[in-house]
Amino acid sequence: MPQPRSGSNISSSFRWISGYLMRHKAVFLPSVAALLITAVLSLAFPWFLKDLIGDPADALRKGVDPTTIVDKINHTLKWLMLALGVQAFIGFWRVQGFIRSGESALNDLRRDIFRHLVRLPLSYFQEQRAGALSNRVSNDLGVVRDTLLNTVPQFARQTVILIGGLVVVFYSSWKLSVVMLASLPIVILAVALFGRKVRQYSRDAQDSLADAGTVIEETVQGIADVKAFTNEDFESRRYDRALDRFLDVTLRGAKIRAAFLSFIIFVLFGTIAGVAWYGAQLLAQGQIDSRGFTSFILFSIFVGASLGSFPEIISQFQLTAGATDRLRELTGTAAERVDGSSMDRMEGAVAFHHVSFRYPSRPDVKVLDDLSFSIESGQRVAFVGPSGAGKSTVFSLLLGLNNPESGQVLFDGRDSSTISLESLRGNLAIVPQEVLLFGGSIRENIEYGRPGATLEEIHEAARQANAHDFIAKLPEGYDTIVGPRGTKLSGGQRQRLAIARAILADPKILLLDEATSALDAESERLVNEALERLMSGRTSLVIAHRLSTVRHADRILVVNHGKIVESGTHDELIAHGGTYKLLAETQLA
Ligand SMILES: Nc1ncnc2c1ncn2[C@@H]1O[C@H](COP(=O)(O)OP(=O)(O)OP(=O)(O)O)[C@@H](O)[C@H]1O
Repeated sequence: MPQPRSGSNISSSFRWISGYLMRHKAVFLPSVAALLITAVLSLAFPWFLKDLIGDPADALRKGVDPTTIVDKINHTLKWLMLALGVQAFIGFWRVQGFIRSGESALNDLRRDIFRHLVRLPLSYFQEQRAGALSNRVSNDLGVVRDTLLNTVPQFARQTVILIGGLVVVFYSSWKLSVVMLASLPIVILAVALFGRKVRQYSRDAQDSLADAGTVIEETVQGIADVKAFTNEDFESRRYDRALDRFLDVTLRGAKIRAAFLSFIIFVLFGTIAGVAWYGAQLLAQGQIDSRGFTSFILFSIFVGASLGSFPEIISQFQLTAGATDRLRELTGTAAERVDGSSMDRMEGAVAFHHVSFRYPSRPDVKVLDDLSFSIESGQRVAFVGPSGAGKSTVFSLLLGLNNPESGQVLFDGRDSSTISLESLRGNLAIVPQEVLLFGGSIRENIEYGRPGATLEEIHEAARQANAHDFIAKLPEGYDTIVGPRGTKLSGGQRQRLAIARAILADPKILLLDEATSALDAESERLVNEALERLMSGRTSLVIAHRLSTVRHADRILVVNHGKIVESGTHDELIAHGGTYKLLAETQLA
């Protein structure tokens, strides 16, 4: 897990978040004002309480008539109840206002992060563990949310109580105040000493909890494989280990946290006890009256409680600074390029011109090595080659998911880096080996090829893809929910949906990564027929795994170690007796 950068800075983190809050200032600023008012009003409680407790004692000592004292008590209670009522009323609006502006600001933040996330280059995702990124982002957003909705209001309230309380405390008796404040350096020292350790542990605990979350995510994503390999226990143990690590870090942190809290509580209450003892002496000597003494004790308790809450508040602020640092790092990572001119409809000619490429994560391996080929518009070309030869990498360069280290990828003779990614990808469609369907309906899944397509167009695409009949037979037809990742459909059905999606996209150039898994004869016939319709009239590049596909190709390019080693038709290459012949005999079904 990335740690917050050493320069993690609470104030810059809050400036960033306040930028989002200020978008909702019409609600946020009044809520802050209401918060400050309720914080000041919360001091009314000890204020009037001291009158209730202290005044009668002083009055009795001075021999005031009890009915006058009772009248005064009733009067004080009225004011106290009024202050509590106003505080409750404003508090009602304040809480709602804070939640409304805070959650709206958080939604803006979530939206911005997601928008940026989907625009990050593929390489960014390939460098992360599958679940780690989403877990990290949701954890960090959770911390920010906690802070905005709970810690910030608490901080404002406690600050007002601390300052207001101290003023009253000094006003009540400066002598007692000095005694009380003498304990302050000990508290500050303890906060400085323990605070850093506590923060480090809570950050580690958060990170290890996120790791445990990643295990859940990875397991759920690959649940079919987990079951197929009967690895339920293996995954449970993996999760157990992650939880054990979390508990271990948490418990180590808990020791320090517990010591810290006990120490603070002892010092705080010890101080109050000491001050009360000293105050009682001053009272006995007549140096202060009951009212002043009560006032001092009540406000000291408030000040003490408020002081005691600051270590937690500061540690939450530190966590937030770390979380926002990571979120800002993400939003600061360069997104995919948005330059290049648009190209509405390509002719469909594709070429690689001396292209070399390495994956940034494995700079020692040249995956494509001075690769050149050229495909005319409307041609059907099959790529064959051993596993790891670089075939899928060719596709990823065509899609602009990765960029060549040297050489050029050309569309209609134009360097792809001069074409905007949007129009580049708009002219291409891919039918992948593993079809990824979304949890929505069949209709939505086909529409994914061209968002906004009409129902009629979707039906037509499904017909062409030989999918309409099986869809129509489902009880809910096109509204059938396909289940997460399309698990409710057969392999052949999923492929036909992917074909329908590509037909709807109507690309000029088609990239087809043929499925390796065998289908039954009928399903295969339906898929092949659909593919024929899809490929006709388009430039088609096929990573081929079937003999029937290569036989129908205009040309076969044999890729090995990132180079084209042979090129020709099936018959020519068999006659040549080289790599292709070997592959055809061993790998093509
Ligand atoms: N994201 C990546 N990061 C680092 N290396 C990668 C990445 N993707 C692929 N490779 C490596 O690049 C090489 C070519 O992979 P590629 O997927 O293009 O091969 P392929 O010919 O499509 O293989 P297959 O037929 O098995 O799918 C392999 O050695 C692979 O390990």
